[in-house]
Amino acid sequence: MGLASKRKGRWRYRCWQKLFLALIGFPLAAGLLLVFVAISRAVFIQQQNQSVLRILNNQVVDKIDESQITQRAERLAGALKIPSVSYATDNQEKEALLQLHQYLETNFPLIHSATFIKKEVINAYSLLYTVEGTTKGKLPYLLASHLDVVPVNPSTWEVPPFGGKIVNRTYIYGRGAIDDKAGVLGIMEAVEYAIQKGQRPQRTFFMAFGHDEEISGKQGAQELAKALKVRGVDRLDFVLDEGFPLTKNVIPGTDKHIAMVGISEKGTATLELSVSGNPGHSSFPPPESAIGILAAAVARLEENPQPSLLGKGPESATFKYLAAHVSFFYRLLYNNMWLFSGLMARQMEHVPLTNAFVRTTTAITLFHGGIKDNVVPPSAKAVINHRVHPSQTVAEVIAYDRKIISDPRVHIRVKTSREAHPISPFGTDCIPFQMLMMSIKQVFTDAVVVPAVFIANTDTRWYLSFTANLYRFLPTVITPEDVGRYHGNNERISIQHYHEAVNFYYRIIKNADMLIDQVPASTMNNDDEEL
Ligand SMILES: CCCCCCCC/C=C\CCCCCCCC(=O)NCC(=O)O
Ligand SMILES: [Zn+2]
Ligand SMILES: [Zn+2]
Repeated sequence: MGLASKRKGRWRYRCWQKLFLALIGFPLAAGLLLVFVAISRAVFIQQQNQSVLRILNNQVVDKIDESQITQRAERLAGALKIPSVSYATDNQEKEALLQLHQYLETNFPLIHSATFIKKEVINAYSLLYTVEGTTKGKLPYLLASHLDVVPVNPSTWEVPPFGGKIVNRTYIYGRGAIDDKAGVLGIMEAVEYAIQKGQRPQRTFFMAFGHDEEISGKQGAQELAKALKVRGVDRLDFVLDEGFPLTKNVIPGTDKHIAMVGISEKGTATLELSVSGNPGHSSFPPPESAIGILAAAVARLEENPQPSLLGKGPESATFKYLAAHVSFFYRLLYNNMWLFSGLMARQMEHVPLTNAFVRTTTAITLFHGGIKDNVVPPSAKAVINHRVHPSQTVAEVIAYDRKIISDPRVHIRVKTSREAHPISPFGTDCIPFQMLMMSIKQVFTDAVVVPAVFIANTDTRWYLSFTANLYRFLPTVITPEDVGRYHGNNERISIQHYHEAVNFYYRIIKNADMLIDQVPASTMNNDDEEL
């Protein structure tokens, strides 16, 4: 064989070798590397997760005596006697808010005298407590609740709404019992209890109590968030605010307690619809009045709800998590939403509470028109309050409304709007979520914890820039018959459930400390030791 053909042969061999490496060798190596990285990561996460579970399982819920449980109930009842009502923007019972500040100061003496707790009044009516932990340099967390309540119509209540009545030694009645004074007082009780036991938390945390959550949080939580930034806090490990209570016998297919933790929150779009007319004598009216045109428009919106999005947003994770805990029939449905979401939506949309999971909701909340019995109305106005499903944008919601109204005489003005919140992590590698889940299970031992989209709104919107880990959960139990008490008549919480709420917040503080080694470093300014 000649030298030239030998070279040619070698060259051909190298070409094949390169081709082999390019087509098979490199992709194979890259694939193996990826598999290796994925396995290592899974093993790491599992180990980390197991260490979280090991740490948290090591805990026992404290037993306290009956008289202390009663005292706590009485303290909550006392707070319910203070009518800290938010009626509308710039219309609040501000004296009552100040009275509530004083009430907290008098009833939680250990918190207010502890050298490691700083209380600040923010924007005159909101409260920010900094509980300075013993370990510096770790990311702090924030427990939020709100001081204000929605108005009442006392004539439709069976007990005085601001009477703070304890009925049959079982229920504490009053506006704010669940929304959200059980949150404020529950957190305070947990901290007071820890101090009483001689404990000082290792981790720094904030208790942030806004004073206008029911009317947007702009003066309260927004200012609390700004105050944190001014103090050098721009990152938090997690935020825990009000959210769903645990439910029993609400989710079909199980009779266990279901704890739906809000990992996202619906957006809002509040629209003002208006129609202008020509005023005139009512004895010779036009065929259509401003009121009639507007009434027809809002009726069309009610008759044509926004499209079903069931299974397209975070609620698919809710049902995936639930699937393992429900009867065979429901497991089949919940595990196969790609097939059954239509069927499920048709069932769920008949009940207002479950309909809220299916779609963007449409509530006609105000309607004004007319000026006198015998005058053709010069104008009419209505307000539509949408709660926007995370899989839809505000613009899409409004475009749908326009299409349904389909009447150029109806003018649409956007009063306020906000997109749905991003989805917070809830996987096995998310330590704050796992910690929250374990804390719930320690207090509500049979509870199934599932991620969910929160269907209403909270002050968490103001803390979105501090952390991805925002969770909405109210540690109390609600039955189907109690759901209507939210913003409704005869709001109440049972003494037992309130006791569990206090226990839960105490567990959060203890468990957050147990995990201190796994908490990232803080950007918080730790130079200022003065408290
Ligand atoms: C598969 C779906 C099952 C649904 C079960 C959910 C049961 C939850 C029970 C009650 C929910 C009530 C939420 C009330 C939110 C209160 C917060 C608030 O008032 N925010 C202000 C606002 O949104 O305007
Ligand atoms: Zn609330
Ligand atoms: Zn509310």
